[in-house]
Amino acid sequence: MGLLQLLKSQLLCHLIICYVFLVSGLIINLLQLCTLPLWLLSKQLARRVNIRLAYCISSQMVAALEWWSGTECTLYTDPESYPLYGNENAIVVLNHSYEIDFLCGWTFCERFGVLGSSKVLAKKDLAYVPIIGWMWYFLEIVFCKRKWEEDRRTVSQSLQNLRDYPEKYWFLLYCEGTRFTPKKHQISMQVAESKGLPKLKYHLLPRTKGFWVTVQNLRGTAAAVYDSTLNFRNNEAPTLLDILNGKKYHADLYVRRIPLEMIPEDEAECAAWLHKLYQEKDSFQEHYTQTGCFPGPVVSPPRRPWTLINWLFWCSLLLYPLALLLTQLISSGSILPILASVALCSAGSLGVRWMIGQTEINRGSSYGNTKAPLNSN
Ligand SMILES: CCCCC/C=C\C/C=C\CCCCCCCC(=O)SCCNC(=O)CCNC(=O)[C@H](O)C(C)(C)COP(=O)(O)OP(=O)(O)OC[C@H]1O[C@@H](n2cnc3c(N)ncnc32)[C@H](O)[C@@H]1OP(=O)(O)O
Ligand SMILES: CCCCCCCCCCCCCCCCCC(=O)OC[C@@H](O)COP(=O)(O)O
Repeated sequence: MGLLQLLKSQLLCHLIICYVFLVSGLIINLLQLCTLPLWLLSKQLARRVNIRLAYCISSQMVAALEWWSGTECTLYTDPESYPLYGNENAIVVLNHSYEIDFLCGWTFCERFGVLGSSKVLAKKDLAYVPIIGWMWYFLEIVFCKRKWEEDRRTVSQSLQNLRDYPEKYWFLLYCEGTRFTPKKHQISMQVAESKGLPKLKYHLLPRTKGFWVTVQNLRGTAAAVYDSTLNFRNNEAPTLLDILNGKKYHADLYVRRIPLEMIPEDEAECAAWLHKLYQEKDSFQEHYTQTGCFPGPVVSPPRRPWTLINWLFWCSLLLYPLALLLTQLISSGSILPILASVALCSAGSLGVRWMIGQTEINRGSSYGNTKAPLNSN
């Protein structure tokens, strides 16, 4: 292990990174709260301000992936579609098998200039995660309870609100609805069988309602669906803690651009279309497993310096007062403030560990562990 690698694995470095993320995140959440009156005066200006504030948070995590861990990202895509990425609104359909797939998604958003504005159909529980969840509230992220009877109206309404969004965005949809586990796979293949659908090897059976409602509500606003399939080289399954430890990985992403007009409007036809898409995605994964690459030409958009600049800015802003405080604390020698500071640090560390836990598959929900009733409307 090299010296730099050893340094990256030290607890002290992790504590410093988490301190900067936590304090800067809370400052930004507070600034977002201050934009509330602006929404009444100029909604579009408030949205633009919030996009930039959100960038300050999410780009720190992207910087950790790109600059701290040095993870490389390769894009396989059609060169004719490439110039359109980042210059149009799009619905992104991504496989959901990895703990850091959302972070890889963010990295590609960053490289195409849509990181601050990008959206997702996320489970409601994530809205309560401090910093990220609170930031999403101001970004008009669409939340669902994964109960169609309740989601039908709220999801449509939230999607309608995005029709006049002032900046280009990608809307991420994990149609599998939950992360891949062997048990969830087994159950979902039983559902596939009962519906007479071909079995999938690498994906859960997609839930079609969210996709249909998204396509219908964003028709005329989003230009295309980006069918995206992510894999890591050498069968690796990185975690957020691995990234914090500075381990380097190589992500491969295969993206196909499908114009929105090609997607059927009728709900049943749209559902059938999505099932076919997942059968194709499964075959791309099979190709990757067999050959170690995706079909098609490779384009690797370079990492940009902005995530690192933003991170260094927050580090320099927040580490100096911390150093001052620590020196004063130690030189004062009084035991009570020292104990209070240790307690505060421990609470902060536990809080961040809990947030990291939200990304861990073995702490995931039980959604998909049982069969929901067939043809529930
Ligand atoms: C590469 C570039 C990347 C760009 C990235 C861009 C932006 C990034 C931005 C942010 C990044 C942050 C990421 C945060 C990640 C958070 C993600 C999540 O929270 S995922 C979970 C939430 N999302 C979803 O669930 C979306 C998919 N779900 C749906 O669409 C659902 O339909 C629903 C709308 C949520 C409704 O849920 P419900 O459970 O009520 O589903 P259904 O009505 O669909 O279920 C009944 C239906 O399913 C069949 N069924 C039953 N059991 C199963 C089973 N085990 N598996 C599969 N299917 C099952 C059942 O027969 C019914 O079928 P039918 O519809 O035919 O009647
Ligand atoms: C600068 C770096 C600092 C790192 C330290 C701090 C990191 C704190 C990170 C908190 C991140 C919280 C974002 C949560 C995103 C989780 C995405 C996700 O994958 O959600 C799962 C759902 O899709 C499905 O849930 P399940 O049904 O599988 O259950």
